[in-house]
Amino acid sequence: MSLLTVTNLGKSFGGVKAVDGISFDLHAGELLALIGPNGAGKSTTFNMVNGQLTADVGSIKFDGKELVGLKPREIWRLGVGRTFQIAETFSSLTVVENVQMALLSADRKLFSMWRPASAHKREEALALLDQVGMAAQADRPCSVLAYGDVKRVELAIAMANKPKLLLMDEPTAGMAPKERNELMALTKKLVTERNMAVLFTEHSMDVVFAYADRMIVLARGRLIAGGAPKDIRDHPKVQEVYFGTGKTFEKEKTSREIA
Ligand SMILES: Nc1ncnc2c1ncn2[C@@H]1O[C@H](COP(=O)(O)OP(=O)(O)OP(=O)(O)O)[C@@H](O)[C@H]1O
Repeated sequence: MSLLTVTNLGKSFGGVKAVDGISFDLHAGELLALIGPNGAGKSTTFNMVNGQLTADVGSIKFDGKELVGLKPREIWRLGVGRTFQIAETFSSLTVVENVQMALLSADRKLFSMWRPASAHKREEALALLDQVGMAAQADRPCSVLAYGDVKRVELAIAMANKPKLLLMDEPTAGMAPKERNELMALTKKLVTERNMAVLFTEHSMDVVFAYADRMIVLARGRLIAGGAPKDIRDHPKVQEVYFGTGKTFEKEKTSREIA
């Protein structure tokens, strides 16, 4: 059974149909990439799923519940997580303190209860950091971490609420190829271990072809293709709309080649 079922979803801004009646589904344990050229409607779709935008028409069923009309916080509570960039204000806290904060929030405790020296949930936070390979750096301030390591901590923070679906908006933006590969390999591991679903947008085709189980392609608000990466690669509509005439996808690279 699908974890997420999107049906005939639409959203306009003024006269622009940013998303124009799209339907797709997503299963537990699956990494689904949402791709398309600039202005295709990816962010608008994403923001309707997480509740930041309200759909004009259509339905978003998550685990049997309708999400359209719910507030972002309510959607998060149901188990739809997002990766957030660690805010400037929290970068002076240590790695483990950041994850402890996220665990407090997941337990519906207020930040005002937080004491920096608190041992609250430290063990649980360390276990999450272990899953993302960051336990050894638990007591370092986030501000001194390498960019790729910050991304790992952001993943651990997103895991604190035990999401069934994780939304990742351009997770590898600004990363070098090796870091990208490591982050997506880690994401894939979490998807498998937790039977979690991931919906991600991505501009790097290397990442999409190496890691997505399935992909859907938007162009001008419409879903023009969906399927396994190998099927999308040669899809004439995708070639035409996404890359312009004459351009083709690069030859598929394996994870090892990217690394
Ligand atoms: N808040 C808004 N007000 C008006 N128009 C908007 C708004 N948000 C998006 N649009 C328009 O809707 C269309 C889809 O935009 P969207 O940001 O969803 O595309 P995208 O695929 O995420 O693009 P990109 O890859 O450039 O981020 C575009 O034509 C855009 O200009």
